[in-house]
Amino acid sequence: MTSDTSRLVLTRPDDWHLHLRDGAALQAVVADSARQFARAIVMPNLKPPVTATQDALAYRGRILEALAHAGVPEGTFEPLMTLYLTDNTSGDEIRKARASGAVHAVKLYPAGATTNSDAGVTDLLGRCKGALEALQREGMPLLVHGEVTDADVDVFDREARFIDRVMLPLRKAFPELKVVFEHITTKDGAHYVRDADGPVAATITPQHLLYNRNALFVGGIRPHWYCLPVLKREEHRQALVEAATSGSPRFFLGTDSAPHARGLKEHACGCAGCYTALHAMELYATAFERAGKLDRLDDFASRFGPQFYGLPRNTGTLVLERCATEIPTELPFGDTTLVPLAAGETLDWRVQA
Ligand SMILES: NC(=O)N[C@@H](CC(=O)O)C(=O)O
Ligand SMILES: [Zn+2]
Ligand SMILES: [Zn+2]
Repeated sequence: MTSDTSRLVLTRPDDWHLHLRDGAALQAVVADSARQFARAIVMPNLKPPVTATQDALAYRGRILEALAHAGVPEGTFEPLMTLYLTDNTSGDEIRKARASGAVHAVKLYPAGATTNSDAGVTDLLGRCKGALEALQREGMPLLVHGEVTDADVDVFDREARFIDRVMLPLRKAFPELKVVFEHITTKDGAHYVRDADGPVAATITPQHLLYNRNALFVGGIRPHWYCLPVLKREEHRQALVEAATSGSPRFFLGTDSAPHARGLKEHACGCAGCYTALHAMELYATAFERAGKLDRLDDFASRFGPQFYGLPRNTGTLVLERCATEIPTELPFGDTTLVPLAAGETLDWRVQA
């Protein structure tokens, strides 16, 4: 990376946690990711979820079609597909996924933890042994939404409890399994990943680096800052910034960009998810600059992710210019609209076209 005060030249980055949705929503958002990222790990929580290799391949085909339709040149953006783990996922399905060459990971959603997780796992070590053994053998990462869902656990403690109740027993039973603790939000998560034995890593979103939970309540309830796991207190945000900028290869970029129609966010029971694909690198640059660690952004965004997944690093570049950039207040989203994170605010950086 080269940097002066006005320009940052990065290796072309990848997004290791992305929701692209399907149909008109997919068409509306896919070019935003392709503008910045060379590859993305595409989450499988569609309705119905992507549970089989053949479904993942069909979904990949729809993403490539949407890219072509949006005028993105072929070969610019590679969707890396995932399967949604269920109580019934077999070891054979994992082997088939690996052999396809298109599926790169399997996602654990504890049942009921987040958007479209109803078909998720009810008892990981009880029900998914065959799949976990196959993942460990194939060297394919298990990606986890790391929150317990028990109604008696406080919503702000769900990630910390997940470490004790799921992560530790999982790592003990499958010590060689590659695990990515997705979108970590707490000091507990960051320190666990920093110190754990074996192949463990974590993705960190821009919103969890930039905001603490106060952002949810500035002058009233702010649904566009609501995602899961929910924003935490300032000490946790600081621990995440420290992890992301530490130079540890265990922490890398995953936006968790999760578009929901405006009307479903501004609702009596609003959906969880922040839309950040539009301006992800600008948001990350803002967070790294505030920490005085812009020189660490390249490794976080472009180097540590492919290293963990066993994929080559990209060869192209992405240029960020220092330039006041106003975030649009809304974007087209099929027959409705979408509000990006921090809509209407001004950022100091802009991705060069
Ligand atoms: N992060 C979110 O708040 N929402 C995601 C699901 C997820 O990643 O948990 C979504 O699909 O909308
Ligand atoms: Zn999640
Ligand atoms: Zn997500």
